[in-house]
Amino acid sequence: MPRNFPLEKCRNIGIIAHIDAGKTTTTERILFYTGRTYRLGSVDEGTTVTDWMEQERERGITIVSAAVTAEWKGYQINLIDTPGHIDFTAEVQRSLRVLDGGIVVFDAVQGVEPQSETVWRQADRYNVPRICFANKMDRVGASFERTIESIRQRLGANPIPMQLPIGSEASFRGVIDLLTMQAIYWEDELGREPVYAPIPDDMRAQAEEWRAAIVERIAEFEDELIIKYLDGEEISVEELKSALRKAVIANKATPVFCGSALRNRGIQPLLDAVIDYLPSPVDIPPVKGTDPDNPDVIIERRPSDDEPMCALVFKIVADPYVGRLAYFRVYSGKVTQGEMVLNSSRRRKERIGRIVRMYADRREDVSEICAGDIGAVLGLKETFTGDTLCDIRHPILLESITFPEPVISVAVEPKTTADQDRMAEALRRLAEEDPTFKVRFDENTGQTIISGMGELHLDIIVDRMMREFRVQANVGRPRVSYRETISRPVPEVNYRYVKQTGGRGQYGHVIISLEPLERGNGIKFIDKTVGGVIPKEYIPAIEKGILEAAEAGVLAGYPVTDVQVTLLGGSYHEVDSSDMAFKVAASFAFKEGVQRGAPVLLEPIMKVEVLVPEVNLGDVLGQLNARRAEIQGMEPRPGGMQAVRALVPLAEMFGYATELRSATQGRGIYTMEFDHYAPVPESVRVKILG
Ligand SMILES: Nc1nc2c(ncn2[C@@H]2O[C@H](COP(=O)(O)OP(=O)(O)OP(=O)(O)O)[C@@H](O)[C@H]2O)c(=O)[nH]1
Repeated sequence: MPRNFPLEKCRNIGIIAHIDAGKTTTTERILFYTGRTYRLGSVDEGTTVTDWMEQERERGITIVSAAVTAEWKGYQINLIDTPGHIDFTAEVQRSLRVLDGGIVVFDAVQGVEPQSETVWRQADRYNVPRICFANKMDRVGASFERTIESIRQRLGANPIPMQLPIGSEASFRGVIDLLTMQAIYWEDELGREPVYAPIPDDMRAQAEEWRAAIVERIAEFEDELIIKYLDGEEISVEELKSALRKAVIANKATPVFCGSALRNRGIQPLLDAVIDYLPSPVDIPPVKGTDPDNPDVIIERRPSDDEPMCALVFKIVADPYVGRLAYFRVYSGKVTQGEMVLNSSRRRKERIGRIVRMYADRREDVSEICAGDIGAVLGLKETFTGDTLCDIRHPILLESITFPEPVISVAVEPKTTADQDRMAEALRRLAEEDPTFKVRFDENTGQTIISGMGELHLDIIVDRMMREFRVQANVGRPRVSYRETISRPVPEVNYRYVKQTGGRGQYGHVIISLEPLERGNGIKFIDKTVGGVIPKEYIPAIEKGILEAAEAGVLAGYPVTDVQVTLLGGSYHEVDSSDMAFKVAASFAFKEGVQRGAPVLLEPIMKVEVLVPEVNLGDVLGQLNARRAEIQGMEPRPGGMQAVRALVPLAEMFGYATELRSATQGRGIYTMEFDHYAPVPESVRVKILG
């Protein structure tokens, strides 16, 4: 089957923005103008296409990134929705991993806000080329120039204004395209057909001045153009676009556009810009992976249909209509319906079931998804977020998506026994969709503990549990999710599990070593046994025993993390050995190892940024110090404000919002993001462990 669109005409993009900048409205307008939505929804009425989950509508927050396919001027655009709330940075990260370019939406009244800074830095980390959209130009106090200035100053980016707004606030009518020097107006209510016209006389001088400035800056990206420029020769629009496209893809520049999504102004030129400046899958470097059997062998795959297939699963969704959907991006080759593939992350073969492509208003069955494209598959039971799917004959393991560890927990208790079963099922399903949400059972208290990235994150999960799965439950107070780890290596733990109770016995014997790992590595298991001292079939049970034992540590039952476990040897019995026996042996060996490895308690440390009026700086610093903060830096911000960056233990952040508000008469604001786990100081440890 031939591809519908050549690879160069595909764009995988995400709309990146912090909460309330207008991401949902912009996405919705894009879907409308690309012709797939039948009516314009409105966030405020709660009818948008991408926000299909009930409480998303109620809260007006986009939580789940859905991938939607649209078409614009002969190009295919896959829109990957990204959430804006800081609690969901894992969602942002997983989308950033599979998209090739982004539209960053700013509120033109607010400019760059602390949370836009966070998502911008994440996009930097993944090298995602970006264009910017200054939205809400119709609002009182909107300023295109100020927004650009804040992009330059606060983000340290190289913004290039591509337009000038015509009219401002309520009279915002259109834009001037500075490359083609045309005015673009939107006259009808829905802004369906932009009208191109000459630049108004009173703006000509300003437009010429702005154009001259950007032409020089764009020409600087290319030697040939700068020579032309210095010789006073005319540089064509095509030449400028091509030079700017290269600079955007190399992350050297960010073109900035403006408009009002709500008033349907400025969206079509933004779509043109997606095509003109954001990369296609062929413009980005080939994907890299490793040989699943040998992490030292690097394998590269080009984005071509003729290469062996490899794809990354970036999202699992329990779709209320069709069932468990796994969204994937194909990096090379084709994913074909009915084919057996290898899930190299889990060393398991799976058959590709129905493949669907999502449009705004429908889903369509397709027989294959080609390199560079995004689709969703039904029926993969053992595949999870971050897994690699590949050709069985050409195994490759792509780097998995790393998720931060959940930092906050609450206890949930079902109200009735009927709720008990429903709750277990609901939590299992929700945890499957969301890798930053964890469920565990605390044997000591008999409580079910759920953990996530922040209070809002857990609120939403509890809300879904009650609403979608109709579970009645009591919810406890949020608590910090501590971790346990070892602080010194344990070269050998020798554990033999033998039970002889008449008939068939139990025999499992393992020798393992434990080593502390850097923070953020979780539990790593390596099998170094040779010559079949333990038959291969028992190895997965050993790994499972270790992972299960790691769920509750030896100090206070918190999960154990950042430990490398190496299986060095052991022995087996022809008759008495079983998966069960090896699992038990491994689990006891691990617990003994942790005991001997000088275990320590770890606590989540948050990266906090506080924006505070100069006059209150002293008080706020005092409060932070009392909360065990490590101040990292301070910078002046416009409007007599100071930005304070600090690392603060999460345990100390409860109640901070109220304290900050009262110290600053409500003017101070802060954002908080998980940074790392660190050992708890002795004095605090005594308090926690008693
Ligand atoms: N005046 C004005 N309001 C806008 C514009 N675009 C969006 N809004 C409003 O701003 C609010 C937030 O818009 P959303 O589209 O929900 O923003 P979002 O970034 O998707 O926010 P979350 O989904 O909550 O992350 C809504 O009340 C919109 O109606 C605009 O161009 N002008």
